[in-house]
Formats: sequence, structure tokens, C-alpha cells
Amino acid sequence: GCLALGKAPVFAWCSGFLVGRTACHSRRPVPPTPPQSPAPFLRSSPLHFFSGSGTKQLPQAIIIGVKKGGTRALLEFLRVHPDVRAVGAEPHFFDRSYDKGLAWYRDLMPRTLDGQITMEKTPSYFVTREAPARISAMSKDTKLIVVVRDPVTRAISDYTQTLSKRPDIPTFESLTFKNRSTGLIDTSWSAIQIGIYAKHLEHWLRHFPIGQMLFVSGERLISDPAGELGRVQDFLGLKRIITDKHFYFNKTKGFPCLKKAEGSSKPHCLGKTKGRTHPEIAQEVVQRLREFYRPFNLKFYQMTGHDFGWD
Ligand SMILES: Nc1ncnc2c1ncn2[C@@H]1O[C@H](COP(=O)(O)OS(=O)(=O)O)[C@@H](OP(=O)(O)O)[C@H]1O
Repeated sequence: GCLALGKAPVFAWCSGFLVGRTACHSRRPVPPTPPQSPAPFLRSSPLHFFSGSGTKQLPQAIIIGVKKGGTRALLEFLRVHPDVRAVGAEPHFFDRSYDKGLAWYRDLMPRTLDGQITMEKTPSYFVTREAPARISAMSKDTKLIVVVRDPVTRAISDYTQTLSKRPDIPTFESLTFKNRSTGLIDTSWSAIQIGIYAKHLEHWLRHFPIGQMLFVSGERLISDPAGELGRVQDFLGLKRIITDKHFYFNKTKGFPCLKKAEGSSKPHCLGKTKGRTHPEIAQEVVQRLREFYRPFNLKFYQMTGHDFGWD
């Protein structure tokens, strides 16, 4: 993912100054983060005033998946909202760094003022067995967002990403099948496994009510970003500030882009690693995969009460 940094807290300093620290509610006690200690040359300069406003909070909402679903686009679009502050890089706390503890995790977060929501995205959480219990232990009120995409194109997208890093890997077809002639699919291949959404969701539903999860259509995030962002803002209890006026369709990129990026006045599309050209996959292989996913997709539609239209 990209390493964009958090918002400059410039717009918010006055309310932070007046309101003071945000209360930390319904969470396990974590020692408070001490105010930022500015570099010596900044002390007593006007910049000092700006640099330390707000406090770091554990995230109230997390984009937990899915890998290649459109998670970066969703987070970049949400950051346009003045009441959303997000970590740029993927923290991977609940899968890779859990032993570092919640204080470490919170220290990664940007400073926020009262009423602002702290967010992060790490798409691998959705398929991490320990993640639901761990996030629930942080706060059972955490709102969870999952960007889902047709599992077949998701698998091809995943493969395309690996291929871009390691051009010598076997073909998509040969990785898909355990046995090409019987058409037996290798469900242990992560590119296939991740797309069995219903199975992964079952684990989350042991720890969270379905109403605390929002499922965003990766396809609609491309065809109607403002519509999906409307649902997300409602879910997060935010005023609908991000609307169709914020987007334009960039024909060269082939994707919706922001007219103005967060903290800038210039148009902004996602980088080259988002929207890669996929290799051509034989139709029979795609068909076999569609068949494979169909029952899991139908189960997923049933569980979420939402037909994503992949079948
Ligand atoms: N607006 C916009 N611009 C560019 N790309 C967009 C956009 N909206 C969604 N997408 C789709 O996002 C896919 C990458 O998903 P993620 O960001 O979740 O990938 S990752 O898991 O963080 O690597 C990426 O997948 P690929 O097309 O396979 O590269 C895109 O299809």
C-alpha cells in the first residue's frame, strides 16, 4: 500500500485548543500518549501550537478486507471527510504485530479531535483467524468495513500483483488446479481461499453482530463511488459530505479519481499499482472458478442480505 501520511491538523487546531483532549471511552485502559515533544527549534514557535493538537485514539472503525477489493480507494476517498483521520500505511497489528500491544498500535494513529473518527485498513484481517477476537477485545463496538469484489476477478487481481513482484511464478491456471483434468481446485492457494467470503465471515459473526459490519461492493465503488461512500458515511454516523461532486472519471486511468485529494487542491488518482492490467485467463478456467464460488457466494448474499451480482 502507499505510505501517505495523515492529515495536517491545521484546519482543526482551534477546536482542539478549545475542547481539549478527547475522552477514551469503552476501551481497556491504555496509558495516555504523552503530547508530542517538538524538535527544539519548534518549541515556542507558532508551529508548536499546530503540531501537538488532539490525541491519538484506537480506531473506532477498521477496513478489514478484502485484499484486492478496493480497500485503498475506499480509505483514500473517506479521508476527504473532515471527521475522518486515517493511518496511511497498513498497520498489520491484529495479524502480524499483536504482541507489540495496544499502546504501540495506538501510537501509530494520527491525532484526532473530539468527534473525529480514527481509521486504518489492513485487508488481511478478514482472513486472519485471530483477528475477530482480538479486535473485539480492543473494543466490541469497533465498526468493521469489508470491501468485497467478485472472487474470481479478485483472485486474478491477487495473482497479477504477485506476478508483478515475481514474474517467474507458474501460470494462473496451473496454480488454480490441483488436477487440471478432473478440474479439482486447489483451495489451499491463498488467491482462491480469500474469496470464500462466507467461510471467513462465519468467524467474524462469532464475535460481532452483522449490523456492526458494512459490506461495500468493490464493483460499485468503481461504477458509483459517491453512492457507496454515502452508505459508508451513514454507517459511520458521519454527515454525508463526500458526494458525486468529489469525483471525476479519469479516462486514461479507467477509474474514478478525486477532483481534490485530501489536503490538496489537485486532482488525484490512485497509483500505478491500483488498476493493473490482468493477464488473459482461459474462459473454461474462469467458468470452472465461477462454478466453484457460486454456492459460497449465494451463502454470502444470504448472510449479508445483499446480492452482489457476481452470479
Ligand atoms: N478509484 C480506483 N482507482 C484504482 N483502483 C481502484 C479504484 N477503485 C477500486 N479499485 C480497485 O482496487 C483494487 C486494489 O484493491 P486494494 O486497494 O484493496 O488492494 S490491496 O489489497 O491493498 O493490495 C484494484 O485492483 P486491480 O484492478 O486488480 O489492480 C482496482 O480494481
